Amino acid sequence: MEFRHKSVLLEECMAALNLRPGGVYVDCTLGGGGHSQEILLRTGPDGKLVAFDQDPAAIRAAGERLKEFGERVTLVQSNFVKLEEKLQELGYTGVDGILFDLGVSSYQLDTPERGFSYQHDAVLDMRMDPTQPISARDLLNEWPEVEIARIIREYGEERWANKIAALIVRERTNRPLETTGQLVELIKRAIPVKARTGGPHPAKRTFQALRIAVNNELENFRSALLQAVRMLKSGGRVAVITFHSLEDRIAKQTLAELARTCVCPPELPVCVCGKQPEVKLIGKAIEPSAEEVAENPRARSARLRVAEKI
Ligand SMILES: C[S@@+](CC[C@H](N)C(=O)[O-])C[C@H]1O[C@@H](n2cnc3c(N)ncnc32)[C@H](O)[C@@H]1O
Repeated sequence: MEFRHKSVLLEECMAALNLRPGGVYVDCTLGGGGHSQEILLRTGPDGKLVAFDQDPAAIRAAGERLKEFGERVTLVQSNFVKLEEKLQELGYTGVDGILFDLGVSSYQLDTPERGFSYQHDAVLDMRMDPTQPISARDLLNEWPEVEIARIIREYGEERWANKIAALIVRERTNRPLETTGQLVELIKRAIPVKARTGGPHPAKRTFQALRIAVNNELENFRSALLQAVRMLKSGGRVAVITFHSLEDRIAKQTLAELARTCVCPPELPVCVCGKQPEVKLIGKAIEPSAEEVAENPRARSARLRVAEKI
């Protein structure tokens, strides 16, 4: 299958990163390599790019696409939760810009055997890194009902989470849950017809929740964003594209916290905390234009947040 992924908010990201010729940039989410390629094209013959992806298929395909840039590119097959460690191993103490384009690529979604999509009947996998020990199948067949319900409620913001978890657990006592099709059927049974007509696909929230849990997405992103800010040179930019409210909240709150000055209670006459802001926020969240959404529906929920290291 051809690796296809249309990069979201491409021009906006390039502007946000304030690219300069000869700079060092990091793409934490290489995917199909669209953003990476653009960074390389715009940073001249001396610009360098380090690109992370935990999915070997992305590294392979984007490696091919970026071959023409030779030694200007370093590909790192790793979770971006190891951002600081890996950059230091490569000898970098500071970089000029860092990009996160979170979530899964269209390629991952459209490859049935990866098990990310409720549109295909396939094995329940959902691991971005196929060597990671826990898949969606393990989680659904082994975790306690309360934990499954919590995941679906918190990460999917699904109001029928308890009912879905109860049906999952009842089903697995008869036969293990193996396929996305089996799960979709259970979700449909758990949600009353009235509540699941007219809106998005009834399995959308539960699938999002499981993917987040299987890949520990929120914790890893929070940690990596803090590491990214530590690794930026003064004046360097971090740009983050999120695709749902949970990710966006983490981006917004983490960057706002890093941008804050004194955190002393207002009743104290003088500052005793000495907190200095580490970043300044650059503008408000940027959303894709109507034209981009019309051309690429996946961009619909995207939000770009940007901050500059002080
Ligand atoms: C939305 S796609 C990126 C698309 C890319 N910007 C482009 O223009 O083609 C997200 C990619 O990030 C990878 N990814 C997501 N979370 C990751 C993590 N914690 N560590 C490393 N890679 C991750 C996924 O495997 C996927 O390939």
